[in-house]
Amino acid sequence: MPVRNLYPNKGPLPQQPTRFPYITKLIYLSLTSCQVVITQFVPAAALSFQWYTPEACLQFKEHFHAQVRTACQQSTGTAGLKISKVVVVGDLHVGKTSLINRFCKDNFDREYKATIGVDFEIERFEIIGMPYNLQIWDTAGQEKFKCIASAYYRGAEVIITVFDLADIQTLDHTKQWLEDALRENEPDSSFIFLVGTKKDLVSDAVCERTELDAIRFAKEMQAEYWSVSAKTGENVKEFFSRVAALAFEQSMIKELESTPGHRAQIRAGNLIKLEKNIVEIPEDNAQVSLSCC
Ligand SMILES: Nc1nc2c(ncn2[C@@H]2O[C@H](COP(=O)(O)OP(=O)(O)OP(=O)(O)O)[C@@H](O)[C@H]2O)c(=O)[nH]1
Repeated sequence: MPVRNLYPNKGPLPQQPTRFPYITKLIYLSLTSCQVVITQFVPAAALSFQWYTPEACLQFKEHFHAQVRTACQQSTGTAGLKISKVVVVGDLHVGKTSLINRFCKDNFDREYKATIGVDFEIERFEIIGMPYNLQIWDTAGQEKFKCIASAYYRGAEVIITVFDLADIQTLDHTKQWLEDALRENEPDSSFIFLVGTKKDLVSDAVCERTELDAIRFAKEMQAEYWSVSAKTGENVKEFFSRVAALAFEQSMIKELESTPGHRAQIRAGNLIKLEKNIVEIPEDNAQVSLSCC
């Protein structure tokens, strides 16, 4: 069963709001209401989404890092459950809660209920055989809640800055939201995404024009750009699976590198030592297979 949020901080609105050919994408082998199973990155040729461009994508690889794959294959399942913190920021009414609810609960509410302070969901994944959780923090866009919400920015492995494709001003504000979130985190410790929401509300022509600006912003922010619709669900599962895969890989690499001398030893019948990109096999165990998924 999915773990649900402990702080149901959504409340009634206090007042009416004034208001890539090379992209690395993921295959879902199975998707249930409570768990997403991810087995591999897929090559660009398999992409059906045309609106992404190489400029919008930071990583072009086709597979998980070799060390990560090997570590997952050799895992005895006794490793602690991995969890990464994701923080979602952006102006009020841009659709942060709707995006999270579409992914975590597969629902969409037309009615706007402002987030008060923060809220969070935990979503379970299985990535190349390893259980993995994303803790997704939904923060309030309203100015008056900013100081409460910013207290939760710390320790974010992923920062998602959200804007409304139908309201270009909200794109202008994303840099400030990102700056605020980065201030609470170690330099270069977070993946950054720029997400345009409400794709269903804009024509293809408007979307394309806005995306040119968005991709420029994404480059400056060192972010990966995605456009989604919480209403139709377009791209939402793909986006969060991408987030999960990158965060998972990063956390595995960190764990492998944190062992003394950047070396992890994994015992699974034979002893395999992983060091940087080189897999060393003890000579007397030369029959160990190195083939990966
Ligand atoms: N048509 C359409 N409407 C959307 C979409 N996403 C969100 N909305 C609507 O936009 C309004 C605001 O959505 P929320 O998800 O509550 O916005 P938020 O960013 O969480 O707002 P705050 O909690 O104030 O920060 C709601 O009325 C949603 O129904 C979308 O993809 N398409």
